[in-house]
Amino acid sequence: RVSALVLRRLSAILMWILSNAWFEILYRDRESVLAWEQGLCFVPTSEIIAVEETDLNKKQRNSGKWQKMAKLHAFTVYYVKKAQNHRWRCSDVTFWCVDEQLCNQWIQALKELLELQTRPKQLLVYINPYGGKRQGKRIYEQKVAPLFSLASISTDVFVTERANHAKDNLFEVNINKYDGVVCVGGDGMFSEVMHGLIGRMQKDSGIDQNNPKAPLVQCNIRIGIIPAGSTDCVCYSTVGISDPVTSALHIILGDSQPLDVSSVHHNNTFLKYTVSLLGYGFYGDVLKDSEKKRWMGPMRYDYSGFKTFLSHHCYEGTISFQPAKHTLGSPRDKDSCRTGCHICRQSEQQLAEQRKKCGLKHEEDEEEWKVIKGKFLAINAVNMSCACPRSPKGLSPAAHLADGSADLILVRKCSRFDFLRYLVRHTNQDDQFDFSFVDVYRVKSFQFTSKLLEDNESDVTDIGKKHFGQFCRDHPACCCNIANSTWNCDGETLDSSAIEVRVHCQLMKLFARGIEENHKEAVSNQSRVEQLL
Ligand SMILES: Nc1ncnc2c1ncn2[C@@H]1O[C@H](COP(=O)(O)OP(=O)(O)OP(=O)(O)O)[C@@H](O)[C@H]1O
Ligand SMILES: CCCCCCCCCCCCC/C=C/[C@@H](O)[C@H](CO)NC(C)=O
Ligand SMILES: [Ca+2]
Repeated sequence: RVSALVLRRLSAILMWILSNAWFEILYRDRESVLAWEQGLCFVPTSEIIAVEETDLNKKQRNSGKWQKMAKLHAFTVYYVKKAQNHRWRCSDVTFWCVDEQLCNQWIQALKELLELQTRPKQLLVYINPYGGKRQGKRIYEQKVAPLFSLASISTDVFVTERANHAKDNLFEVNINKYDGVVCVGGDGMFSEVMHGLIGRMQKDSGIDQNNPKAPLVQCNIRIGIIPAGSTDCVCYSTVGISDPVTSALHIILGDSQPLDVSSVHHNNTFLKYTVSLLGYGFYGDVLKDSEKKRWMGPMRYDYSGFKTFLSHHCYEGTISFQPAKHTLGSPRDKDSCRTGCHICRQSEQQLAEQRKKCGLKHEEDEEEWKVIKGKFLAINAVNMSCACPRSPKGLSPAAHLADGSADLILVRKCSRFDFLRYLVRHTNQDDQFDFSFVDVYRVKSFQFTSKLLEDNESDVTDIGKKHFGQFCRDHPACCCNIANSTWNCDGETLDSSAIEVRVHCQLMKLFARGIEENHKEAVSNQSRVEQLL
């Protein structure tokens, strides 16, 4: 009897403490809504995923505890918890009290605040079941769909049955019904969805994509990437991690990140768009070889990378480019593009001013062209850093996501050992441009023609070169390949080696916010909060 009495007293004290805590939940402003002052727990509205009424009594009745207590009313707030390395998780906190009306008022107020956020409500989802390790469907069903449903997002889900299925479908669907398109797969799958959306947008606006100078119409429907591929470079470079849950949470919060897109043409014929790597020589050859080994999954790139490295082919050709003078940055900058980047913002302003001035009319571009002829082991043009799990800083660590420029990296003919040193620097902190055989330029457009094509186009017929087959006609012992390499365009091969490339500033948008800065600080603050709670 004594212990029952003590227990009842203790319960009463606990109730008193908790109901006091309840009143200390303060309703602040729109920016930061929940502040549990005593525990210093701040959850900005923009990071709340959902609010749900919680049947606490049922929970407690089932567990056999608290049976004699007054009826409790509770609600649960699901919010984004930021962990290390840009990883996000869904966390929750339950608030309760005895006053039902007060509880409902809170639920109502929080739901109203969530309504004020501009978040996607209806999404179109494409899943590539064969990308990467063939886990796309499982990843979506187990990790992403439950979060979308928690956030009350409705979805129309397509599992693709062939390559280009998603792209073709995007030309037919009623696109205005959706607040965004989600692709579950790798860079190739993202590229497909991007081509569908940009292509549809140009078609609907009567823009001819075959005209390399056509001013393209911006695509305002955002794309969300759920990484399930082999490299997942676009996801990693725009979010900071390849993690399906993190990406799903960025989509739910309605993040927006503009992205530069380059168009690739050959002889007034549109070939492709690219957002990450457009690579000739090494990365083109790696891709071409790896396509035959798709059955190996992501390992195919390591196998073909090693093989291509050993073959050490270089290619002769001419590169002409227009330097990007409009942007403040340089590829040798120490600072990288981060959330809210001032360089990308400045480009956005310039773009808006230009639109005001000329509308959709094309502005004649008189800027100078620089011409470089040579023998190259690799020509890499990147619109973003191209960071990925294999290369955490990427091929050009200071490249910007939305500044209207690309970094053109020319790796000239060098020894195998030097080329290995260059490749190793893709994976560590050392400066990969600090080599005499590597040049890097920030450009807004460029053209490339291989020597082979130049020779074929000229009237001089060099019969001798046919007999030399694979090797350089001037120095048969050197590694120069008479055959052309292929272009690796975001993981897809291009048929033509002679190309014309133009960067379109902020042509599309992703459900992302770029890579966040000072993450360590944010994480340590958060763990302090958790300790206090
Ligand atoms: N159902 C399908 N069957 C075969 N191929 C498909 C199908 N759906 C999409 N594809 C194609 O598969 C290609 C590769 O897919 P994805 O990019 O998802 O994976 P990955 O190549 O392994 O990854 P990464 O591009 O990151 O290296 C894409 O170009 C896409 O067009
Ligand atoms: C001996 C050390 C070798 C280190 C090699 C590091 C390789 C880093 C690879 C980075 C490639 C990033 C560019 C991304 C390109 C994607 O568009 C494409 C499609 O997913 N992926 C590839 C591998 O071409
Ligand atoms: Ca850029």
